[in-house]
Amino acid sequence: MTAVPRPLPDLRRDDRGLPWVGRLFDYARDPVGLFRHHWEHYGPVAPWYTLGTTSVMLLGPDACGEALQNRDKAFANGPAWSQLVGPFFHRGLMLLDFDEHHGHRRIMQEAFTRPRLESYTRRLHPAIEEGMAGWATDGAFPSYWRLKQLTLDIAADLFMGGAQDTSVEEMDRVNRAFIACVQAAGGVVRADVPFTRWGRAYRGRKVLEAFLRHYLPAKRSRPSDDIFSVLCHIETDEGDRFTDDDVVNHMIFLMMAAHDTSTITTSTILQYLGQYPQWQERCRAEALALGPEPSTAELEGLTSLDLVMREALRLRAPVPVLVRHTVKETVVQGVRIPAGTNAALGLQFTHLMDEYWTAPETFDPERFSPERREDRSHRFAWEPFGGGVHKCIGLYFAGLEVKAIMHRLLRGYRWTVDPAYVPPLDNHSLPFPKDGLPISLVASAGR
Ligand code: HEM
Repeated sequence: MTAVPRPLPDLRRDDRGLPWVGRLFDYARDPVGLFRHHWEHYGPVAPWYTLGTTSVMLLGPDACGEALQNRDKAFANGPAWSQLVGPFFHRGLMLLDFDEHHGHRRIMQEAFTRPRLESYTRRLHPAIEEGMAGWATDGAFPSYWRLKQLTLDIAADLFMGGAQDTSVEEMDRVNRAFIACVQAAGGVVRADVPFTRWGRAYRGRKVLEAFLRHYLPAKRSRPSDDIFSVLCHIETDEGDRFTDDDVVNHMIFLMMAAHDTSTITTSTILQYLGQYPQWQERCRAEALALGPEPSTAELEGLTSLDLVMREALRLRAPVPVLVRHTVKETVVQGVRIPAGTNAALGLQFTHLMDEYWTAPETFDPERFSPERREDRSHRFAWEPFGGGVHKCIGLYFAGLEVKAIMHRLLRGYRWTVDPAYVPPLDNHSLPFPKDGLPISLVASAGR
């Protein structure tokens, strides 16, 4: 006999928050605290009120896992993410659904095969070396902002293949346009209004489209090993390829997906290695054992750095919440969710649950070691890259980029961070340290 699904619990008056915005400001202040409160009061499928509607929070690995697996195809990405990130990432892979998503994902998979990853790795090293060349090491080093610039520089080379016709000033304008699109998610005014985050993002999207369309004919005519050119030329065994519009839409989304996430991960690693010098030394010893431009396989073999990266992704998931929208009624953990409901999947909350992790707030990379494997406490206990059909297509690339940056930093520099330092996070869109995550960075002797 199957149990009759329960209705969504009623939202208590105290939990409604402010008119229309609901508890959005509480989320911005302390997302995990808000999610924990709802978990304790309502369980894994909790109501919450925000931006004028009652949505659900899916909390814990069982509820998140059900939505990610999406067996009855009730959860859609496009209508959920486009409400949050706005129209600026129009028709990016993450915003497509069902058969259309499947078709595009099969083509894009060709851009992330092993031989492609190896050729991206070869391009990564000189781009990183050039990006770090001007790093001054006197005084407090705002690591987050420097890494953000570095990952933008890397993207200009690896994604664009350089932009030969574009002046430095114009490239600056493109970078600003791109950042405006990324920051739109946190906008309260959700329309094309001047001087608002959304207003800037509308103009930003136009700048990016014009920029990419300018280079498209050249990319189509001459294959090269940057991602822009790769997207122009890949096809499936059945001969399916991307149209010009697809290439532009996917490029804008890919650069966004690759940029802030890798920056957040690398800066989190810098913070913890600065606070835990024994781990910094352990990672440095492995980096020094390799040459200056390690291969894909050698980067993958940096085992201590790999443990640290996993722990950084657990403690500060660059995408702390995923969103979905139900296109039909469904049941999660025995609770009925009506069609037309927005859902927030609390990945970061799961990463900090006592039920699945020992001392979850503590930096302890060994929890991922073969002897402990705490991430196996539940299939969906550790999901910084999501799961199911939308699982991050760039996760191996991300690992290589982060490790290649860290490899060079560990060989060339030493740094410290006050053990008591806690970064003040801005949680309006992806979580970033508002103070730029200052570290004391010094160049190693003889680098
Ligand atoms: C540490 C870095 C990264 C993290 C934490 C991360 C996280 C995620 C997550 C959680 C999703 C799932 C979204 C959902 O289910 O709604 C996702 C999707 C995606 N990511 Fe990443 N990402 C990272 C780096 C990258 C990089 C470097 C690229 C590209 C080079 C990339 C490209 C994508 C794409 C295209 C999707 C959409 C996949 C689909 O819908 O089929 N990501 N990412």
